[in-house]
Amino acid sequence: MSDEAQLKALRNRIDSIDEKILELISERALCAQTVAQVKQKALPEGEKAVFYRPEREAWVLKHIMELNQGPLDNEEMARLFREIMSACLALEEPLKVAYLGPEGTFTQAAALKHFGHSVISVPMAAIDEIFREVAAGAVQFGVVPVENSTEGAINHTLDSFLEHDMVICGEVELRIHHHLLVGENTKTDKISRVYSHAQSLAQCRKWLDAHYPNVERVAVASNADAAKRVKGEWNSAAIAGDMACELYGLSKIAEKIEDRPDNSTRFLIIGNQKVPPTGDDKTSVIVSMRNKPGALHHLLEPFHTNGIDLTRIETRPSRSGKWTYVFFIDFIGHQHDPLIKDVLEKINDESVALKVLGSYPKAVL
Ligand SMILES: O=C(O)C(=O)C[C@]1(C(=O)O)C=C[C@@H](O)C=C1
Repeated sequence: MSDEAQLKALRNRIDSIDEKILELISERALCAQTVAQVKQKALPEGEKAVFYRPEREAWVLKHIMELNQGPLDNEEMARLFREIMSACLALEEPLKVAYLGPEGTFTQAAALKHFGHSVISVPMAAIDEIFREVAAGAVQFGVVPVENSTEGAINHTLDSFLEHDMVICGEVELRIHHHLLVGENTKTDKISRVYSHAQSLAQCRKWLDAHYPNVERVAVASNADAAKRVKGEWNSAAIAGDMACELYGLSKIAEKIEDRPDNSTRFLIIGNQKVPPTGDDKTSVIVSMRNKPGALHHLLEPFHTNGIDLTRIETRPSRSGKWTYVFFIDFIGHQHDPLIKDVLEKINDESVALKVLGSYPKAVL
């Protein structure tokens, strides 16, 4: 067979596979629509069903990854199914998700990675506004950054948890790659100013010291905001990611300039919905302790004696008294697991206050 004939035969095969995929995706979407009807039917008149089910989504994605035999890798395959589920959920109920804007931020990328592209993503100007928007019911969920592997905790987010009653329903981790971006009119040999979010400037500190030691570093509200600013200026550059670069039509003069190649940010999904156990969960709590010797030791002891994995502990001023602190603790397990229930009871006895922020599936993607 000639190369041309072989190509034609292969394309015919791809066409018929696509037709089958189309049929199967449509069948799946119809199923999801029926699931929505069943969920609604089970409830009394006037009560609204919960369509988004993070525990089920985590299971579906993991199941696909277990079954996958290649040649596409697990992450790639799960991403495709992530989008199919996102579209199916949008048929049941279009979700509105608030994120730290403007468009093109890493938080938007995290929202789309977690929920897929069929959600309506709504940009907010500040972290606190995301909490307020969710609390007011204007959106069902919010996405907020909580920690970066290079720079540590995002204190605005932690402090917002002290002020709002919010449930954590999920987490998402994003590899953060920063680029040095310029606009069409930028004179690249005359750059005298670099805009970015303070966290991103910090994540690229060594690179900037080595390549642009005398350039002014200007912290702005977000990386996307930085990208927007350089468009109209001839002597400035921005540090931002791929989404902002594309959205604002900039070009990269240096790629992946973050000081640590494994630079990642963890984001939390906040809402009002408690998530049932999946068998592979995390729980986040806030604990405030009496200011006495050994307080932290007493707090951590039940985790140690029960062999529970702590994944993070962060301290913040409590805001209710000078030199008093609260601890943000993340650990493996679900608040409904009998062992975790026991531990939480012990901690409750030892502490001034214990607030469970939520149990949620560990990030799959
Ligand atoms: O299983 C459900 O409850 C569904 O609504 C179906 C489905 C899916 O497409 O697989 C869609 C949305 C939910 O968040 C979880 C799963």
